[in-house]
Amino acid sequence: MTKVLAAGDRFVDPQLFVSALTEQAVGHDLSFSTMKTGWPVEPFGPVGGVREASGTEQQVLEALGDAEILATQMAPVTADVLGKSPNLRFVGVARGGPVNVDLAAATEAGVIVSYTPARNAAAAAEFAVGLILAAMRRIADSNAELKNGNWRGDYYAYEQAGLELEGATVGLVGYGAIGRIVARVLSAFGAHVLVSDPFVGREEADRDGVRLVELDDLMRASSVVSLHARLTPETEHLINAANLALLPEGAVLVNSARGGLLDYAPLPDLLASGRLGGVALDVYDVEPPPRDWPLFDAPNVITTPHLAGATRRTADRAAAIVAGDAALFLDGRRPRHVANPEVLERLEDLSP
Ligand SMILES: NC(=O)C1=CN([C@@H]2O[C@H](COP(=O)(O)OP(=O)(O)OC[C@H]3O[C@@H](n4cnc5c(N)ncnc54)[C@H](O)[C@@H]3O)[C@@H](O)[C@H]2O)C=CC1
Ligand SMILES: O=C(O)C(=O)COP(=O)(O)O
Repeated sequence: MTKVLAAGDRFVDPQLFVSALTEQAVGHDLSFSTMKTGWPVEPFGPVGGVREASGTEQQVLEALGDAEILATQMAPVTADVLGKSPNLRFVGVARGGPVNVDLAAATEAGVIVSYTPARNAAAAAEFAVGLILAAMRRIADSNAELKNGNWRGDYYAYEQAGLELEGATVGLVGYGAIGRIVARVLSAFGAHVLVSDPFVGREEADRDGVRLVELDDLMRASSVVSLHARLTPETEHLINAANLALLPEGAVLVNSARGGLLDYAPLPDLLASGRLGGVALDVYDVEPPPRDWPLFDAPNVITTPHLAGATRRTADRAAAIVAGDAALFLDGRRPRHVANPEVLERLEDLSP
């Protein structure tokens, strides 16, 4: 009998993990316990040195007991949790990066950590394109105003009129799983796509029909900029007052990646002066932002509550990928999406 803790949170219900593992771990006798945490998510930690965790170490330890497998999206898997859970052997994280796991400590403890790259790429890319269109054409603002009885005729005025994607130059900061889908969709609209990503080669960009440029050049040339990089110590405040000042007059800025990538402080003045024509945000430096956040009252600002990745398909895929890797682990085979492959070398029973 293998004990499994299915730890759900605001997005992936524990039952999804239970169903997916039951379906995929054929021939294994599993016993499940479940826990569910929700908000608040600690965005930048430190919960025991890990990021974006939901729930406490104490909650996780109590629920984990002597389980061998943990399936989770956001439980904090810290050095302390790992140190106090000698039976734990496999952690499946339903995330694009296992930021809520102390990977070095897991490797040290011989615990395999798997994750789910691109599980939500289509969902997040489609949402980003929606935000881009909504900000370029004032779809959200005009909707809210009309519901308040305000038929804004001045939106037809030349100075206020919207931007088009066809023929526009759009800059994507980060060209990973999500950025690539956004680029394809925007290219289909007839936009010229510029990309800034230090880990992407020119050959790859040429093949995809996008132009790889330095960040400052992207900011100078783009009437729309959308962020799709991961948040790391190197990318914190990657977009800031200095490079926002390079944007063409009236540019639109979209952040559906991570709040920490963008310094929000200069945005109200840039919107008031018209240097920025619109801003669309799904993520924030503090989530949720306070009620008196200045950007809530700024013109043409669209705000959604960290929803970009949240489709049913994302949750189903996340659970299925975690379960698939857990099933491979149970069969003594190599899981497909391992974040700490060095640990596999030490586990003799996992055939290559
Ligand atoms: N709002 C939401 O609900 C969601 C947000 N996200 C966020 O979207 C972002 C993108 O996710 P994925 O495409 O899945 O990640 P990914 O890991 O596939 O791609 C991230 C890209 O960022 C690039 N990058 C690293 N340093 C950079 C720098 N200095 N400048 C420009 N690019 C840099 C990497 O080379 C990589 O290509 C992440 O921040 C993720 O957390 C993802 C899904 C849902
Ligand atoms: O699930 C969410 O809310 C996300 O923002 C996903 O981001 P991730 O790819 O897990 O870093």
